[in-house]
Amino acid sequence: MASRNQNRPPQNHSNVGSEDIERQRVSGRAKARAPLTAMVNNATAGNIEGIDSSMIEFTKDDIEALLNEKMKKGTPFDNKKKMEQMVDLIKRLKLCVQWCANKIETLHSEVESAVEKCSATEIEMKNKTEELQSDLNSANEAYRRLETEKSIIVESLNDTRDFNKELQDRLKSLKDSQNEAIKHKEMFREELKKITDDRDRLQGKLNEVMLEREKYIKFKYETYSKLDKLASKTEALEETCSSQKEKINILEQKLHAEREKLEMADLSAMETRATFEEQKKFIRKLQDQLADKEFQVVEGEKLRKKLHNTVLELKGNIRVFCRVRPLLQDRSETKMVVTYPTSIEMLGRGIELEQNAGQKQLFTFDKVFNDDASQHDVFTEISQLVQSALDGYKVCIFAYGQTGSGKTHTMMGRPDSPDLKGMIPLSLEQIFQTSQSLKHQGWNYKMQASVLEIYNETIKDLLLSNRSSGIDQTRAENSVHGKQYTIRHDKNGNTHVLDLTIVDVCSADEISSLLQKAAQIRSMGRTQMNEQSSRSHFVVTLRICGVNENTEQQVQGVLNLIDLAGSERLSRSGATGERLKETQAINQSLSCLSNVIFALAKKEEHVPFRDSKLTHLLQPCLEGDSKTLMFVNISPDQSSIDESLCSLRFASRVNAVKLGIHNVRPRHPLNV
Ligand SMILES: Nc1ncnc2c1ncn2[C@@H]1O[C@H](COP(=O)(O)OP(=O)(O)OP(=O)(O)O)[C@@H](O)[C@H]1O
Repeated sequence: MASRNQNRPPQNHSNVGSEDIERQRVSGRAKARAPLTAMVNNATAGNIEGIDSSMIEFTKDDIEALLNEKMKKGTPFDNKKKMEQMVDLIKRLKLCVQWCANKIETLHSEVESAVEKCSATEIEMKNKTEELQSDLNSANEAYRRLETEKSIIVESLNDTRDFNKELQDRLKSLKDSQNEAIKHKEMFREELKKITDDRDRLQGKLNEVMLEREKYIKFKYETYSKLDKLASKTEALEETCSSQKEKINILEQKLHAEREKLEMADLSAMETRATFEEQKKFIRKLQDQLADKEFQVVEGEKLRKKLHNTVLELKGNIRVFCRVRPLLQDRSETKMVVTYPTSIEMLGRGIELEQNAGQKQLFTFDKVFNDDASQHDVFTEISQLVQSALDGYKVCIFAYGQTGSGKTHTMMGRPDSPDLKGMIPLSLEQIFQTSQSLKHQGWNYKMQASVLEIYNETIKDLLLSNRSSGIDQTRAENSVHGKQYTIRHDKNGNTHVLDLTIVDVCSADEISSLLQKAAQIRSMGRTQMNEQSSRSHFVVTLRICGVNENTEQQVQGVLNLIDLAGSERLSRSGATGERLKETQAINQSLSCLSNVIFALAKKEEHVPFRDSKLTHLLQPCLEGDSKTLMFVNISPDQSSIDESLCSLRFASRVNAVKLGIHNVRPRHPLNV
């Protein structure tokens, strides 16, 4: 029935698998049966108490057989034997109960260790462990119940042992106890079966849990490594994210600022556009005004020319300015015979010549310059006339007077000295300056210059040096060839001296250098009246051709600037021979000039222009709407009183002449 594993070492069930336990149990069952009774009997014979319950292995059949064991039949009153049998049974039952208790204890420890392992390994298995724990609790409960039952049985057995004498009663109670024990055995068997099933189930579950735990651990490690990678990636991403966020913040700030700027720019652009439109309107208005003004300027210029011309005509087309030079100390001039009336109507226009016995002779002219007058004072008075040449008129300015009276000083002066420049350089400078200032009105001027002298009724080209080389060569050429220059006037009233050098000039500097050269070549000679007397008429001609590209107006003016040779009474000059011939020629040509002027004044049919080279040359400038100005230069010294008187009388007669457009041919259509 039962087997004993006397020599088998105690099994540590916590380290043994369920298969090993089952194998041991089966092998134990195979060996059991017969020896159990003998062993118990032997123990009884000796002491059954000495048998170690842990050394015995009970099977289910052993327990059933023990519980179903019946009393052996013997002598009815052999109570002792019965008693012995009963004691033996009780002993074996006690052993069985002890074994069961041990078994339960072992199972309990196994379950506890399994629960401990489960609870210790994973928190995630808690739910399953709780289930297991509840199972274990129920098993514990059952165990506690069994413990209670066991203590009752033990108590009952103790009672039986204690109350041995009352055997009968006790037998009955023993039977009751037996029945009850049978009941308990059945219950125990059921419970045991239940516990075994639970144990197997728990074992299976434990295996599953272990597998799942391993899987879980593996998964956990994989997850942890993935988690670590993800964490590092997340960290890197977070860093990138935060730097990107900072960049985004900066960019957003910039964007905000740029948007503000854009808005400002839009506003300012709108303002600028509005201002631009206003400015455009304003410019258009200004352009219209400018066009009006330009038109007004052109019209005003036309009017100015017309008025200017009218004024000049009213003043007389031939005017006379008288200029008195100072006394010259180096010529021992001491007695001034010239005075100037101070009455309002005569102021600046009258001159008195004190003759013998205090008799004064009064002369009036368009202007009288006393010996204090500077070159610029004089030029101020003639500048308007010079302007007329730019307006397209023929203008002639000449100086008349006895030798040494200041003609050359007035006309040429000293071109290199700003304060002593004469009318010729000042007039030419003004012409060039004004022509430049008229450029903005559309005027373009072309200037041509020629310089000649008339000496002994012969024309000499003073710019010939430009074509050849030097001054001496020019003089030589002029005299050696004895060239006769022919004077021609075309139908437009322009004078042409054939073969005369004509130079295009673009600036005042250019023409002043030409003049200096020409003045050096001019024929000079010594007279009693003047150390360096000009023995020829010096004629500078500037032809002016102007075109206005805006209005297509054209003008052609001529400016003649003449320093005449000095008049001199033959008796006073003391000249003989060649000088005498010179003086006679000079006087002749001057007398021709006066004849022409007086013929024009008397409106005679025949005007003797051709009687001298000078009048022939100046013909277009003395007739028509041309403008002529004569300087009469006076020496104030008493020694020159007769010459001065002659000059003043001649000048007065000229001053009385009124040249007019009715005198000669009509104006050229190009002239305004
Ligand atoms: N307004 C003046 N102020 C100062 N000096 C003058 C003035 N006019 C003339 N003179 C001087 O008088 C002298 C004679 O002048 P200038 O040579 O000009 O006379 P002229 O009339 O040209 O003589 P000629 O007919 O003989 O050539 C010169 O020394 C000149 O400097």
